[in-house]
Amino acid sequence: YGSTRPERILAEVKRKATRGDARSVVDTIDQYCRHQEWAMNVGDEKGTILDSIVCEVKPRAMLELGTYCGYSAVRIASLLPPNSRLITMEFNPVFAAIARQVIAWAGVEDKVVLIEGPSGDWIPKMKKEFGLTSFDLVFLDHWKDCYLPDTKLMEECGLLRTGSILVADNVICPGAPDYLEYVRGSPRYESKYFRSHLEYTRVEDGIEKSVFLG
Ligand SMILES: Cn1ncc2cc([C@H](O)c3cccc(CNC(=O)c4cc(-c5ccc(F)cc5)cc(O)c4O)c3)ccc21
Ligand SMILES: [Mg+2]
Repeated sequence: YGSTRPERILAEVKRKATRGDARSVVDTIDQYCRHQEWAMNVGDEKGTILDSIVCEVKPRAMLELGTYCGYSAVRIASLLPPNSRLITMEFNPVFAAIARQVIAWAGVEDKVVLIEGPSGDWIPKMKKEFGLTSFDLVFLDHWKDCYLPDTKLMEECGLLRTGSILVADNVICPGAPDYLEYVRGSPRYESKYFRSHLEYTRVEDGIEKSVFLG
């Protein structure tokens, strides 16, 4: 039987990355996905943009939608201030199982909570489950047609406060046109596009940073 791409990525991390060194896990995945087989991590170029926003915001409470192999969860967690928490949500149990091991190998498991299941089920119960008031920063990287409905659901559930920041991957490729139209057209958001490239390629892609104005 063949292994899956996430399993091959985990194997590469265990072979090449230094246990407890988040940076080496990130670099190992980037090397593998650039030179061996492409995978849908946010990647090094867009990852640098994400890093700068995480460092600027210094979120106490952060949400990631779409864990995949845990690449961006490791990247983000390695930049979080002490007693800050990243909650990352993964729908696919195979991806979640791999991501847990990648996050553990990087040594950031005490900053990351990985929850499994569909965002539509989880978002309405997050306040209660995690004793949250709101998220300072949300990274959207799950199904592109879920960006908009989940953003509206987060608004309705009071998970966004004045100044909460949404960072969305892939707004050009594969694209999230309804989401872009919403955050760029709504008076309740101040939106900015960071032009970049699809991970490990020369194809245009970008990240949209949107501040919720309340
Ligand atoms: C509801 N819910 N809640 C949590 C949650 C988590 C998941 C999974 O993690 C999951 C599974 C499959 C796909 C995605 C979205 N990602 C993408 O589709 C993507 C594509 C490409 C690309 C670009 C060019 C190509 F040619 C092919 C793929 C580049 C990118 O960076 C991507 O993020 C996410 C799913 C639903 C979830
Ligand atoms: Mg993505």
